Amino acid sequence: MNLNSSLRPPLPTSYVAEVRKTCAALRNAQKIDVTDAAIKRLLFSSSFLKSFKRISANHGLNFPLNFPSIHSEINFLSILSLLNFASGYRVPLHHQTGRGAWDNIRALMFGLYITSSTSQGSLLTAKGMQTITVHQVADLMSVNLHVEKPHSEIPGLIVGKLGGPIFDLVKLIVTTLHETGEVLESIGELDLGSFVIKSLKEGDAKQSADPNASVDVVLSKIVGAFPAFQDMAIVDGQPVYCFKKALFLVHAIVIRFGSSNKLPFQIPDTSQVPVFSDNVLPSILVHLGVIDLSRSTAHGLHTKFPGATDGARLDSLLGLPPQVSNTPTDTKPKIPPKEGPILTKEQSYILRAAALDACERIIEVARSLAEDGLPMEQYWIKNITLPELDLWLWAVAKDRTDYRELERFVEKDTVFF
Ligand SMILES: Nc1nc2c(c(CN[C@H]3C=C[C@H](O)[C@@H]3O)cn2[C@@H]2O[C@H](COP(=O)(O)O)[C@@H](O)[C@H]2O)c(=O)[nH]1
Repeated sequence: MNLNSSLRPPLPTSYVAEVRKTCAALRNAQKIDVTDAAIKRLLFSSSFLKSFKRISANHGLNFPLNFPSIHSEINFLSILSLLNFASGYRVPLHHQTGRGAWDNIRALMFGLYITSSTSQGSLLTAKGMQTITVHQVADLMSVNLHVEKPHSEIPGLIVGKLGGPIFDLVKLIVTTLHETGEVLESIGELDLGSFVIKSLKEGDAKQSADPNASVDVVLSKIVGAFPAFQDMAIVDGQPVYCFKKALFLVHAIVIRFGSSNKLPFQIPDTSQVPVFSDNVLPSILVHLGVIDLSRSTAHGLHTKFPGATDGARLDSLLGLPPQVSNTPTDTKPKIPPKEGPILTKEQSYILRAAALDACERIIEVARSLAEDGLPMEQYWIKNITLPELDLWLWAVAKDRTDYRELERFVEKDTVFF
């Protein structure tokens, strides 16, 4: 796993505030520009205005599974969030399964859940997680772990050998499950859901006027305990904290249980948490002209998205979606996406930090819009929230054919996004 301790800062003392502060500082230090003009160009674009409400309301976290208890559903959402990575394997996954990272992880979770409810022991407990094998995960994901290689001694003979990117990904998934299961067992927890419920209860006890106070408690518990949630680094001597999967976990629980009174304790308010910064958010913000990399030469980021500053291309992306042809989508051959720039760990932390901070700035600009300068039907822009903006950016990237073709950057070998 990519967790070289010499490149990692200490855990923060105040989570949400330090995520915001370190991401803003890194964006500035790396000369990545996000101007008010570029933000307003996005907010008032036809693309944003026409699709924001529809797309940001459709969260897709209602699973068609019959959970026997709230505990069971929270456990499911927690392990789903633990495994909410694999973006670096999007293209090979598309080649093999026709689906991207998120849909493959969802399929794996379905498989783990269904196998657990029909077999003896549950794979979703601390003990079960430690027993999972590479072949089990590959079966549940319906992926092939072999690559074809010429036989070492017999010329002309091709043999299948374990290897290739999908094998690497499956190993990362298995290591993450084993390691998390071991930690849970060592602290006497039955499963990840039990741990998360206890953390939420502790968060409830710390509710205060600051909406992020209880989020901080939950994050400190989850991130503090499990290496696979310790999404942080040091870049050019500066600490940077993203915690994408832990923030996503808390928000997923809020989406599912926030408006019901099913839980015997209060869950945090996530309306002001930082966005869940992965590879999609920064890439889309670059393509939509909000993140400007042209001065960011220290790590060569200015060369990574050629064409992103082309005016005609930007106009077209910010306009309405292109007319779709009448051919039904399921009869069209599915073309796998093209791989985007492959980045180092440092480069990807810089871009993820820039996206996280850019989203903070987008919300600030939206809030500061003068009401009398807006037509009434656009007042809603002033009230958009960070998690809604996250969902819009993430989901619009799949909503339009021209956005689906936009390259997302790739970092292999990470369990954080
Ligand atoms: N920022 C942000 N990143 C997100 C999500 C989600 C899941 N979204 C659904 C769940 C709840 C929401 O309400 C959505 O319905 C996945 N990812 C990331 O994308 C990566 C790329 O995946 P793909 O394009 O498939 O290959 C994946 O490794 C994962 O790191 C999100 O919501 N926000």
